[in-house]
Amino acid sequence: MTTPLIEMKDVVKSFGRHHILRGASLTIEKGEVTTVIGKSGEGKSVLLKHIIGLMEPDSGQILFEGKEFKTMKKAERKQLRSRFSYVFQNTALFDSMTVYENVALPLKEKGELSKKEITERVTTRMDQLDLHEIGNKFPSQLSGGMKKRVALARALVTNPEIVLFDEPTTGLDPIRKNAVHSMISDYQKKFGFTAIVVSHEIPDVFFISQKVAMLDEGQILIQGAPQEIQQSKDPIVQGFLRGMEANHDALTGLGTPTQLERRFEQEMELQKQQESNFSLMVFTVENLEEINEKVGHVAGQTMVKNFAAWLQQHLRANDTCSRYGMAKILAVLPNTTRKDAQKVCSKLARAARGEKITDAELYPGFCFSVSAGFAEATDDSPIDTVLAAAESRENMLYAFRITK
Ligand SMILES: Nc1ncnc2c1ncn2[C@@H]1O[C@H](COP(=O)(O)OP(=O)(O)OP(=O)(O)O)[C@@H](O)[C@H]1O
Repeated sequence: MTTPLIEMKDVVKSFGRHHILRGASLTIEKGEVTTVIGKSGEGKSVLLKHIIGLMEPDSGQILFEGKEFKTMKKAERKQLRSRFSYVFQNTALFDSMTVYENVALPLKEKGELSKKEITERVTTRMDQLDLHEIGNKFPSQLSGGMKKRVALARALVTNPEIVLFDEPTTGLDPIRKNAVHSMISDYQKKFGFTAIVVSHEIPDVFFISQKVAMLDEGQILIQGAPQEIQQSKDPIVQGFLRGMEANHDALTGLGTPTQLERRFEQEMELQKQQESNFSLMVFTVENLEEINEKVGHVAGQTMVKNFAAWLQQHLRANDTCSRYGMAKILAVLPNTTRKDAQKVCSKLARAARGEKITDAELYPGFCFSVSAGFAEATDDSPIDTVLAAAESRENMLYAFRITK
């Protein structure tokens, strides 16, 4: 087994008689997005501050690549800190500085690069984050989403290996929330950093995380892949998730993954009792990353939202539709064999031709590409198995290519 990038072992932290962390243990793997969830006031920000070295534990250990922070010399700690970056809840941009100056600040503070090198680095990052046109503006002239993007550019300008995001979507509307999530996910892939995110956005944040950890009563109650957390039988985990999850997906107005899974199980029961057939259909926006890159994350999320609305209108009344990932929508089709599902799919593809489903037509030479797959649920197979079948090559149709 390889040594984790960061390991918290039995970390205890109290403020006076207020016991916040009571033996928290968490493992962060390199190159992954780990999201920390938990009730308000549980100590998630305190946990982040321990990771970045802004707070020291009363007891317990924090290890970086196997070495304990406490035992490091001053220079070593400083060097380690320079590998980190932190995106605060409120973006914390300096109002008296332009966007360019805000982004350049961490490099100037470090004092390692020449003026020319700083200009080059800042210009590149701003181009990559689509900020080049607003370099001379001041934060007060920007929208909330743009400010987040500037904060992200500032956090990434030093080429950090580890980026901590403390509730990065607070106060944003659903499209911008999802835009920030897709931004974190895309840039994480592009720049390869390790991300640690604190968030209340459930289930949205599960779509971008490789690992989710839940802080409860000062301890990490559970950590694992998002699906493991969602499928956990632990009543505290289930209670928390149910309490956090809205009745519908905020971006698309469709159902939530949990609702879809429940519907799947109900249909499976019916299938056993009445020998009825049902199918699963999956729609994936294949080029969402490209869309994000070319026309921006807000435009990308707006297209997903519009496509979902179109789909909802065109599916049958009994079909249950839910967002199931950043670029994925899943539908349970009751009383539907594989052959029927194929027909539904082809019909949808025909209906899509020539319709203004998204704003894609606003962008010349632009393509909004959705693949659709289908599979019949059989023999008590779990949803993941049926989904994998629906996503397999032989069941996949590149159904919608909306190009203008
Ligand atoms: N420096 C400090 N001194 C004293 N108490 C503190 C300090 N920092 C945090 N706390 C307390 O620790 C508790 C946990 O705070 P923290 O901000 O980590 O919670 P959280 O889980 O991030 O909450 P939220 O989700 O609402 O942001 C709070 O009761 C807070 O008042």
